[in-house]
Amino acid sequence: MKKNFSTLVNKNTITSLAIGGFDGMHAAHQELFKQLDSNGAILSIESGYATLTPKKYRQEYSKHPIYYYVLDEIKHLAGNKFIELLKKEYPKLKKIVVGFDFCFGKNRGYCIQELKDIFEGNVIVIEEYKIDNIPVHSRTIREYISNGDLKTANKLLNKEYKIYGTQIKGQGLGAKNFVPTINLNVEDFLLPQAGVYISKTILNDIEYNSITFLGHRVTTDGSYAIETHIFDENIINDDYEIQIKFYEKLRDNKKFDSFEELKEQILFDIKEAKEYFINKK
Ligand SMILES: Cc1cc2nc3c(=O)[nH]c(=O)nc-3n(C[C@H](O)[C@H](O)[C@H](O)COP(=O)(O)O)c2cc1C
Ligand SMILES: Nc1ncnc2c1ncn2[C@@H]1O[C@H](COP(=O)(O)OP(=O)(O)O)[C@@H](O)[C@H]1O
Repeated sequence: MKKNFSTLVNKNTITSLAIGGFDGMHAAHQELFKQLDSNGAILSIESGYATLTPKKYRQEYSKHPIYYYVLDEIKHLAGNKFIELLKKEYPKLKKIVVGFDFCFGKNRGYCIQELKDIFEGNVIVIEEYKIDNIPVHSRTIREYISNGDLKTANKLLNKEYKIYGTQIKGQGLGAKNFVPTINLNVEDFLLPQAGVYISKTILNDIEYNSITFLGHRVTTDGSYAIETHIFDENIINDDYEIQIKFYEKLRDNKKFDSFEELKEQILFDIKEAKEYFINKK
């Protein structure tokens, strides 16, 4: 995880700000960031519901420092008070970048026109950004991920959806009888729909091709699991933090009549995922 470096950058140097929630740091957010100059920063207003890029993981997706404000602490402010706050905190602020639907202040009563009226500097407004005619928004991306359509979600994110987790103990069946898996505990991130996904797994900064299962192990003990199998490697993981990047869903979770049948299916899944990476090159 890239450490947040906003604490290292003096707010007195900031000349431009992009303002919003920024969960996902998706393709439309990146369009806003393009308008920032080299002394630009991101002002992220935290509602507490970010599940695509929870706060502590967000800095990884921008070279601009991110400053966080808690929505509950600023939402009561009248428009001019919010701008006053910005001017006080960022005395050199000359430019504000927002999207077409940006509103702020008490009852979200202040939008683009009010921002232009109150702020004496330059206000840049980005029109609704779409990819393949789909408007790019965090909530839309969350829906695609929840429905297992990682291909579309990734297109809108302009990167592969990535979650962070820590290793936990599994049943020990996989390693003994067949494909070894790393079992993960994941907090804060939205999890894709249950099923089997083509993925990459990052351990100690090394990226491996992998396959990841999420769901209730309906064939064995029935408990919910997130398990990743790295191809052709004998991994003894000692890294605390594990990252999984999702590419595409291969199939739904399924109950098999025997462990043997599940094993056969998993070998087929692995073959398919390997082919995906070969064809991708
Ligand atoms: C690629 C892959 C696909 C899987 N698919 C299913 C499935 O469709 N249904 C199911 O009940 N369990 C599925 N599992 C979970 C297995 O039940 C689990 O890996 C096995 O029980 C070993 O668990 P352990 O690693 O905790 O020992 C899958 C696991 C992997 C790695
Ligand atoms: N598709 C888009 N096109 C243009 N601007 C956008 C788009 N999505 C978000 N923005 C802008 O980016 C900033 C962050 O918005 P936020 O509400 O976090 O995004 P989202 O709509 O994805 O939840 C705001 O200024 C918002 O107006």
